[in-house]
Amino acid sequence: MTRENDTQCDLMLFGALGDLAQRKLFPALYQLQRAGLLARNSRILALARKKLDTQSLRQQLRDKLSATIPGHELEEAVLAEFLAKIEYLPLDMEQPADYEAAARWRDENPVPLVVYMATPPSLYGTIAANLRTANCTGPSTRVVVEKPIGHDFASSQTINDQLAEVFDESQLFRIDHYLGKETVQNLIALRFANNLFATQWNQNQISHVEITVAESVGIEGRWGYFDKAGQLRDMVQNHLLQLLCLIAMDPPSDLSADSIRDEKVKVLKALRPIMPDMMETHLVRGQYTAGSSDGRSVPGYLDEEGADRSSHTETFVAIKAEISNWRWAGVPFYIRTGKRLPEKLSQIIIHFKPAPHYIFDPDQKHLANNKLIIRLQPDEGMSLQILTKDQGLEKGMRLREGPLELSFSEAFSTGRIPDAYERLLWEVMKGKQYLFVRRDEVEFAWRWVDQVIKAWEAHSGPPKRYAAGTWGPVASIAMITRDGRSWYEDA
Ligand SMILES: NC(=O)C1=CN([C@@H]2O[C@H](COP(=O)(O)OP(=O)(O)OC[C@H]3O[C@@H](n4cnc5c(N)ncnc54)[C@H](OP(=O)(O)O)[C@@H]3O)[C@@H](O)[C@H]2O)C=CC1
Ligand SMILES: O=C1O[C@H](COP(=O)(O)O)[C@@H](O)[C@H](O)[C@H]1O
Repeated sequence: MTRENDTQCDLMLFGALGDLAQRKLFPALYQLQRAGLLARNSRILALARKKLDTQSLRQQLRDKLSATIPGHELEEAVLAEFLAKIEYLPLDMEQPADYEAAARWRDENPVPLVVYMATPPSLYGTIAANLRTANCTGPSTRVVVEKPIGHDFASSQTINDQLAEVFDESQLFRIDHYLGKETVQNLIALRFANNLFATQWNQNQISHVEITVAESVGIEGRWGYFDKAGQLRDMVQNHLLQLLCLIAMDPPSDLSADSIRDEKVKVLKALRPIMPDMMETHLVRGQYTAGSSDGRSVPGYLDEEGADRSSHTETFVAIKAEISNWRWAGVPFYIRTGKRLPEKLSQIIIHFKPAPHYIFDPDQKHLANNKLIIRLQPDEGMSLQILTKDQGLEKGMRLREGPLELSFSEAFSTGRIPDAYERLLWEVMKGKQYLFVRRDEVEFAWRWVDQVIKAWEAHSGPPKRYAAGTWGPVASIAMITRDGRSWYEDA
């Protein structure tokens, strides 16, 4: 059933023919239509440079959605109703005059407007200014911008300033699509709905934390973008630091956007800078060479389409991050992310300290300490690794490791888990900002990342090589082994 009053709005989608819009946004909007969450009279204006008419775009989308949405989710009546909402307008986003037609479209239906900028970030300010000149904006306008906001602190400030000239912070929805993932939101539920963990969640009980976001894909034809960014800017500055914040933040006083964001910002401000003399112990950069992925041979990074063979851009990064506050003093957060790793896997592992006094067989002391494994994707779920008594008379008081397991798909019959973009688009339509990133979060994350980059540019050599299909350079194993620990790879 459509909740008309909640979500009545029109959507202007800039960059409608681009990769993100085609691969993620239109499918997400279709799913919202299918779930009855798009208001009956809401409309979508698709904007991009190419000369195309509305019928051609609708046909193109029909073909694409039919090919990509699973058969049992593809409903002809829903698809027809969805496509009927969409109109196409060719425009050059840098030409103010091109916005007049958009303004006419807008005038036909005075409901709140959502503007989604699925474009290069360098265009955000221009689009905002041109929309204002064309009288397309107002207090009820909400603006969604994609990551990355800039490529460093200074450029993110420029973009944020340009947006702030036209829109209030309460109108800006900065996307980090990891915040829209079901299991990422579950971190908030896990931590703040369960008293069980509240007293355990600090340096008294936790020895270290691991955050792994592994991708099996390479750069997927995005050399032009990726080589200027690298894995640190593309993944750590946003997704991994957001995950780290959700694990490390203090309890917010309520679920409002600002309460949550205030706590996340405190964590970002407390991140210990990685100084040049810490390069050897706290940072590993890698770049993949030829190898295999999903059973087939794949080229190395420097042989990807469009590659500059002298590039030193990292496709893998591992960092030992530290948070300078009472809760986390002495607890390293080992984070790693890379392309062309053996599988797509995102997980967080909370390693608890051993029991303070050990009374069991000394030869079993090596058995693992408690671990909370949070699987973000795929196979979303959690597992608490505990020690129990081994069964059987002859076993005496022998211990054995075992999981308390919660697989979301097995435990909850909720059907499909919505894609992150479905949830985020739905939250924008409702005007709820808590899953979006505030300006100061972006900027403090950049300050820390800038500092890491400055240190490595001055003091570290080229990235270390790793073969596609492996878990990154051996140096990343050495980084954690040096501390007497190892990466948890029991996927
Ligand atoms: N693709 C992804 O998976 C992800 C993307 N992002 C971010 O989303 C944004 C969009 O990315 P993506 O879709 O991959 O980029 P693409 O380059 O595929 O798409 C950009 C779109 O913007 C249009 N465009 C660019 N300049 C102009 C202009 N002057 N006038 C009119 N149209 C213009 C392009 O049109 P034309 O085809 O004519 O050039 C195209 O439709 C970027 O900020 C990216 O960093 C974030 C996370 C993931
Ligand atoms: O933002 C990005 O994320 C994707 C990984 O997202 P996931 O949801 O598939 O885990 C990454 O491949 C891309 O390089 C980056 O820009």
